[in-house]
Amino acid sequence: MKVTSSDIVISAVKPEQYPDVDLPEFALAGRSNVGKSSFINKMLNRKGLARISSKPGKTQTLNFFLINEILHFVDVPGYGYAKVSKTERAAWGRMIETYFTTREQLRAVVLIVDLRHPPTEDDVMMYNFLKHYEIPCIVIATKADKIPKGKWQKHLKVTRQTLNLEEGDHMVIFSSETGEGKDKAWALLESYM
Ligand SMILES: Nc1nc2c(ncn2[C@@H]2O[C@H](COP(=O)(O)OP(=O)(O)OP(=O)(O)O)[C@@H](O)[C@H]2O)c(=O)[nH]1
Ligand SMILES: [Mg+2]
Repeated sequence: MKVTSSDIVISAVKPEQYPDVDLPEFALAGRSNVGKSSFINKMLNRKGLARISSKPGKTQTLNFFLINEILHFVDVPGYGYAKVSKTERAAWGRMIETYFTTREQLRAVVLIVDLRHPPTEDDVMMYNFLKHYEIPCIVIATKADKIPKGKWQKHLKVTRQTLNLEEGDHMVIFSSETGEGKDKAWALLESYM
């Protein structure tokens, strides 16, 4: 997809705030600091549209981005950040669960994992959650620029096995630094529109 326009529409915490339009929507999921917001910026060729940070916990709300006036990306707060109180974690859980299980416009979830390391328990839980609700899932293994190309396939295999990836679920090696995997990721997203 050639992105010609992209803008933040709203930062939402509850369903009444979700944009009330029937456009295909793709939401991000993944550990805190794994690179969800960076993925959005790379896909949209925008440097600072989705706010990123080297510290985990940057994204706190469901941030809706309108792209080419025809689809939405939704940036989602990450999971697995230790320095979060029980109360905050529970509130996060409710916000995410409500969104993922009720949003009819949601076409697929882009699950971002770190290609360098095996997926965490939380990653596996998120993947199984999506399977349970029959939400299509596109796995993006990011930060590929941080390991030598010769090791990519080996790491990809570990990712596939740890998640116990189902037949038909796609995985793409990605880098928000170099743009590796960007065209492939767009082609997959477009196949769900
Ligand atoms: N080298 C490299 N760094 C990356 C890549 N993607 C993200 N980063 C860095 O990782 C850090 C976290 O990126 P974010 O995009 O803010 O991560 P996030 O998943 O949105 O984090 P939360 O909003 O806290 O859940 C930043 O310092 C990014 O520059 C990548 O592909 N390669
Ligand atoms: Mg973020």
